[in-house]
Amino acid sequence: MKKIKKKFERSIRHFQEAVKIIPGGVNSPVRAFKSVKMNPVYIGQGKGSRVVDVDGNEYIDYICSWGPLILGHANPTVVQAIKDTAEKGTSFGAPTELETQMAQMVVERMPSVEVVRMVNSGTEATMSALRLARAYTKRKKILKFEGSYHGHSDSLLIKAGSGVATLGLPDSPGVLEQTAEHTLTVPYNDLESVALACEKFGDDIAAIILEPIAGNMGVVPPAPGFLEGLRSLSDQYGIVLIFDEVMTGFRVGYHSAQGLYHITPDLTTMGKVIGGGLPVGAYGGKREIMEMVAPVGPVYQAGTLSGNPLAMAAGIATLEQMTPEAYDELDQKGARLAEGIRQNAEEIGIPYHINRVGSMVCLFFTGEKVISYDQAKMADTERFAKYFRLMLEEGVFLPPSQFEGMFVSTSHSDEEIARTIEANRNALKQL
Ligand SMILES: NCC(=O)CCC(=O)O
Repeated sequence: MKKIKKKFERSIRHFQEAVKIIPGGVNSPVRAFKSVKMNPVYIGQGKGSRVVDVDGNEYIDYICSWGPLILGHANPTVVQAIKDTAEKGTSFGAPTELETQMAQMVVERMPSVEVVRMVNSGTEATMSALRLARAYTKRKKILKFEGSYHGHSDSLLIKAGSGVATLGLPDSPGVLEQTAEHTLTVPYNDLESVALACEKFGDDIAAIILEPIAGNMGVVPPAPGFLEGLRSLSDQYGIVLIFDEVMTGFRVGYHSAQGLYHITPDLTTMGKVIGGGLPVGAYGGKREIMEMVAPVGPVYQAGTLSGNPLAMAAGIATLEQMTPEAYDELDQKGARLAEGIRQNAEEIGIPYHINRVGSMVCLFFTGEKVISYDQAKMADTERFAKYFRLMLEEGVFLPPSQFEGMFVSTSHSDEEIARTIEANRNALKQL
């Protein structure tokens, strides 16, 4: 205990100050390390795949800002683009050419997107997409999946994943009952439940929204036929199908999850990678729907900093480096990491299940297959907390929750992945 206190001395002291004036000391609950039962680690700086905390401890980082940093920290080209852009002014409240350049890259890479609007966060993107779907269909209800997380707007904070799952909060106070009653929730990967909900409420469902690869209940890929089934039910009932690709977009492949599975949603929400580490979000899709947004149509949505030049510059500099070859390499890194962890768990004989899509990797402490939130919840979260702390001791920084995935970046070297696998072996042995 004394050793730990010394190792994290400055983080501990800083946290004591922060909790006095910031709720829980943090600006997003997942950063509080509450479920892993330790003081949050304050980061001083990052470079490539590494971060260094304020006490000088260095880690191989698999949070990568919860996904945006696909090239790792402080990528030189991204940093230079931010600097060059900042020199010319940081925000104008008038359009810049960078916004069109970003939109062109999104339209080129995201197969279903014909028209795109930039916002400032994933939460804004999903909130705006829902409003648009409701306006377009003139219907009230939306259907989401248990354990999926789409940001923190009212309609979507029902049976949500991510920090909501980590903290075990089934619903958030402050969301009106009248709002919550229009959010239907069914188990992820359970097409039959979706079909039943459609039979019952189909004529009043405006949208089905989902993460095509669930990434906020740990990582859970779509079961074969699930996305196809959702597409055909949406067509049958005139429902707007929304893929929330805030996490998977520009992460799991050059054409994102929709390209990987060859499914065309009506609307797509985006964020994370397209901001290159700066605040960003976007929603886009079919022209016919998107052109209901003001100033073309009557659906209002706006933002002082939307399409911010710094965020656009960082995003463009990131996407320019993410060629199809870069995605292939990243996929191989993810595969090596997952395979190494699998071999360790197998050898040591610990109950485990690993899910991976590309560079999103998740080790569940359960011997059962994980294809739904109920199964993810069977994982041993106490064991995860211990594992997290052991990995930190080994110099590996993991997302501090069983309900989050690891993000590998292009800057994670083969040696660092090998070192992570070794750390994982040491940690699993001690469990
Ligand atoms: N899965 C977690 C996130 O993607 C967002 C991080 C946050 O809430 O701070």
